[in-house]
Amino acid sequence: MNTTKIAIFGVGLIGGSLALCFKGKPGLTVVGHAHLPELADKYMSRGVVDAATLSMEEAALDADFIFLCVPVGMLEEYLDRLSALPLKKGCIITDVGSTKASIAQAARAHDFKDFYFIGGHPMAGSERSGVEAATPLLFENAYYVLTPPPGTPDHAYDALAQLLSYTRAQIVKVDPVLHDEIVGAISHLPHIIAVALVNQVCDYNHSNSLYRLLAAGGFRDITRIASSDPLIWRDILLGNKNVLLRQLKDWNEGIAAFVEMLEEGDGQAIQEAFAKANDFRSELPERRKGMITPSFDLYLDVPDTPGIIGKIATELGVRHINLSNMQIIESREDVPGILRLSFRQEHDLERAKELLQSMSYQVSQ
Ligand SMILES: NC(=O)C1=CN([C@@H]2O[C@H](COP(=O)(O)OP(=O)(O)OC[C@H]3O[C@@H](n4cnc5c(N)ncnc54)[C@H](O)[C@@H]3O)[C@@H](O)[C@H]2O)C=CC1
Ligand SMILES: O=C(O)C(=O)Cc1ccc(O)cc1
Repeated sequence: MNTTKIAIFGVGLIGGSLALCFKGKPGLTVVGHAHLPELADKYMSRGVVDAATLSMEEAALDADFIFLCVPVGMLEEYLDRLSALPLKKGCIITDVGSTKASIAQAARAHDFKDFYFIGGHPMAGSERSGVEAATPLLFENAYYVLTPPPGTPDHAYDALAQLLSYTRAQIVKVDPVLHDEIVGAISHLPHIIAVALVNQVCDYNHSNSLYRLLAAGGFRDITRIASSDPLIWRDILLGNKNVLLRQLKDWNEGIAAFVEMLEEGDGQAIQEAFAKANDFRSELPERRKGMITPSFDLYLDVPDTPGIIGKIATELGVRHINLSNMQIIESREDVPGILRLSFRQEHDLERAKELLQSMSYQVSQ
């Protein structure tokens, strides 16, 4: 039987999640390329790909689709190296980078004859990284941007869109430059702000460690994205430098306006600023997964008994309630531990809450 070969370069959070969406589907074979031998072993032992190789040539040979899922700063180099290989005629190369203008420009500089480059960006992810964090549910109900260069034949675009239907994301076509403007404002700028805010509190904490203690809860939640991978985000910010420099200037103006309102004690202006934000936020789509994915957390008092965590995970697992993370927040011998259970979907949280309450656990949100 003829199979469709999908090669994934960089089987991390995003590459691994895509691999899991495709693996095992009729007629598809997924091959992962690893740049280090231990990673190839890991991809196989975790069952994320059908085969893993350290050879770029072997991964790309006869591939129908090639996904570049490496840090943004390496995309151009991977594209250059691949385009020098004997690729299958009609092969579609795509990437998942969080910025789109520079890779689109790099692709334009190539004279691809027998294959196509169509940029892509799944607009969902998390602060976690690596293949350990990969899940086939990551893109469900999210947007997936494609940036086909002018002149891309319909059959190539349609073939990629059709394959991506396994992600259960909604495909949207966007111009790469416009993509970087919008994503700069709704994702890259918030990541910068979250990091700056956490670091500001970290500096205050040097004078009094109560800052860290009391920052639990709300502060921790709104700054989740500050825990994102430093290397991945170094590349994203540098890759969208000009847009971000402009948007940071606008940000500074917004902050300066708040400074002025406070200095002048202008309560009316403060109220108006909150009302404006409130109005716009209420118009944001609620149901679709956005770029910054919420996580739904439950807190559970658990006695410090061996095996308790495994028991809870098993009870959830047998009922197919999908956990995205599990963490013991505090565990001293004299107090019960607090277990945080995180879910990606609200209905998983609701089902878990019902189950755990029926098992007489103390549960809070
Ligand atoms: N993290 C997120 O939530 C999202 C990330 N993206 C994009 O996806 C791409 C991959 O990001 P993630 O999957 O989050 O990162 P990750 O760190 O989980 O995966 C990166 C992959 O690239 C591989 N790699 C190959 N050569 C490398 C090298 N020299 N140095 C470092 N890694 C190398 C790593 O082994 C790993 O498999 C990036 O371009 C990022 O902008 C897109 C959407 C969401
Ligand atoms: O952690 C989060 O929720 C994110 O912000 C995920 C994310 C990160 C990078 C992207 O290009 C798209 C989505």
